[in-house]
Amino acid sequence: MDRPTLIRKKSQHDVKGEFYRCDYLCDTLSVVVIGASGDLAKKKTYPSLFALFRSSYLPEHVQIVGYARSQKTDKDFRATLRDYLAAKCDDDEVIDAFLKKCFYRSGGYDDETAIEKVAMEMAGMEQVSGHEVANRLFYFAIPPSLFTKVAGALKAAATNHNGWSRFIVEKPFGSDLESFETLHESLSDMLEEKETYRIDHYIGKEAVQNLLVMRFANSIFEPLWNRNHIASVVISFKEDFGTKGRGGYFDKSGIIRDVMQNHLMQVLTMFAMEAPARQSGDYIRNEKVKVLQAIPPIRIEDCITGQYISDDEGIEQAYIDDDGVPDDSKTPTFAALVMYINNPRWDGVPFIMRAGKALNERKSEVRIQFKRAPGSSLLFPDTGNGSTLSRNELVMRLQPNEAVYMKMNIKSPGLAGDPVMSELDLSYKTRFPDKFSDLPDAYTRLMLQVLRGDSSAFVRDDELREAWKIFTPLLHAIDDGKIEPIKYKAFSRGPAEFDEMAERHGYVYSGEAYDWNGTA
Ligand SMILES: NC(=O)C1=CN([C@@H]2O[C@H](COP(=O)(O)OP(=O)(O)OC[C@H]3O[C@@H](n4cnc5c(N)ncnc54)[C@H](OP(=O)(O)O)[C@@H]3O)[C@@H](O)[C@H]2O)C=CC1
Ligand SMILES: O=C1O[C@H](COP(=O)(O)O)[C@@H](O)[C@H](O)[C@H]1O
Repeated sequence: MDRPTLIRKKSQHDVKGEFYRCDYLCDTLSVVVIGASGDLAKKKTYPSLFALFRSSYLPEHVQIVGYARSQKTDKDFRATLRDYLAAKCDDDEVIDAFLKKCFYRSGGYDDETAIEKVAMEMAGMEQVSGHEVANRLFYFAIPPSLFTKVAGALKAAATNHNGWSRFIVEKPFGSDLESFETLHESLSDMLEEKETYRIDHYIGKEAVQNLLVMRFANSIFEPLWNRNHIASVVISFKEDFGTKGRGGYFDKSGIIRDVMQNHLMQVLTMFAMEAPARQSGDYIRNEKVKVLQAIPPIRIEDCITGQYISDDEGIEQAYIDDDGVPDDSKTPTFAALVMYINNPRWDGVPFIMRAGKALNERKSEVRIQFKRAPGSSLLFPDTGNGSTLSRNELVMRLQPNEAVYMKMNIKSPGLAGDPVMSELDLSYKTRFPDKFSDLPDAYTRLMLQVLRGDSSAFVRDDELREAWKIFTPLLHAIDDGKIEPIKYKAFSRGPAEFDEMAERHGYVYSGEAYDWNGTA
């Protein structure tokens, strides 16, 4: 259908003449949030829709229908949402205007009659708008075990109208290769790949999106971004809190399924892929899949796992004392593993991935360590006073306090000539003070992309299949109890064995040689 392309008018979020194609703004939009009474919907889905509403990224004619099993009136539901929205905005008028667009209907997840009723009501609201085209966005904020039931019941509601239908689905997409294939097969009978948007919120993070620009918009990095110059890449995810009552859910997955196979693999592929021909559509995803295809399954001997016990003060209880966790659980709350990408660019470079809960700090980063400067040991010999050259590192801190910094050797200022480690530092907080406090949440960014029909930042079925192939043998070995988790104290750096592992794979810790005097 030929429709005019609307170029959005400038709003507070448009700076320096950034104009976006937002043709959906000319039409009516119905959003259906399935599982609206749940945690994700309240904490992420609705606040993100609200953020889009506030900055005029939702059409004037929009209705947002929450659907879940629990009985609630529109009034009750809006009152619950208000608390979450008020945390983001202190303007009651704006909150009221948004809440007027929100409705709540209850029913079972496979109750076709109840869903049909919602569809008819939606059609009525769409007609009132007088627009010819009405688009529908369905957000599955429910466990994957319900995906197929809901998709089946929704199909008629989703297709019987004049406009597009898009479906956002949340992880986990299976728990191994086989369960992924089963879920995918049953879901793909009902939803086409091009209308399915599998969300991985890590792709929507500011600093992850920046990877593409950093790498491909700066000519200084490309010559270095390969096995000739890079000694190792460490991708870290650290959280300074435990499972906090989510132990029952977490125990069935463990840290590898929870964040590594999905979020951190997305970071790895964005980091390692070849340049895509374009930024949109399938170009990026094609390149990501090629990286995954070049990674052999992770070997048991290339992995260590850990599980936290209480800290000395007893502030954080042991993982096994969390609700729903069996006393003899061997589920890892920490894991570190090494992967290799067998292609010409990365052959032989260890990609060390590490993730853990209840560690000493909250931090996610990509740390690239470069090889020693050739010939440098003769030019700058160890003078015996601690002035050995440190390796260059480029660190991309994803969170908190997004930053990119390059650790490098310079002459120590003054009369002495010893090299000293310093940094080239791009801290978002200092460089972009106006924008820093208002950076859009990953979910907001991704939802906007769905509205624009840009699937490039969503996970394609073949990406998932390849990622599961890499992790499944290891996960089965862990499930079968073949890897004993090493106990580590809550709020520590995790098992000391990780440092030995990183060192074995060529990571050289510069230790006390680097002293940063800023505030992170
Ligand atoms: N723009 C900014 O905000 C900047 C901030 N800084 C700050 O300066 C500080 C130092 O920076 P940086 O050098 O990047 O980070 P660190 O010195 O904290 O860590 C360097 C690397 O060594 C690892 N490591 C830490 N202790 C050991 C150990 N005992 N044995 C082996 N490996 C170890 C770290 O792992 P692990 O994570 O496990 O500790 C990390 O991978 C940080 O707090 C950083 O945030 C620096 C530059 C710019
Ligand atoms: O998907 C998940 O991610 C969060 C971490 O997300 P972040 O944006 O706060 O880094 C993690 O805590 C959770 O266990 C996992 O399921």
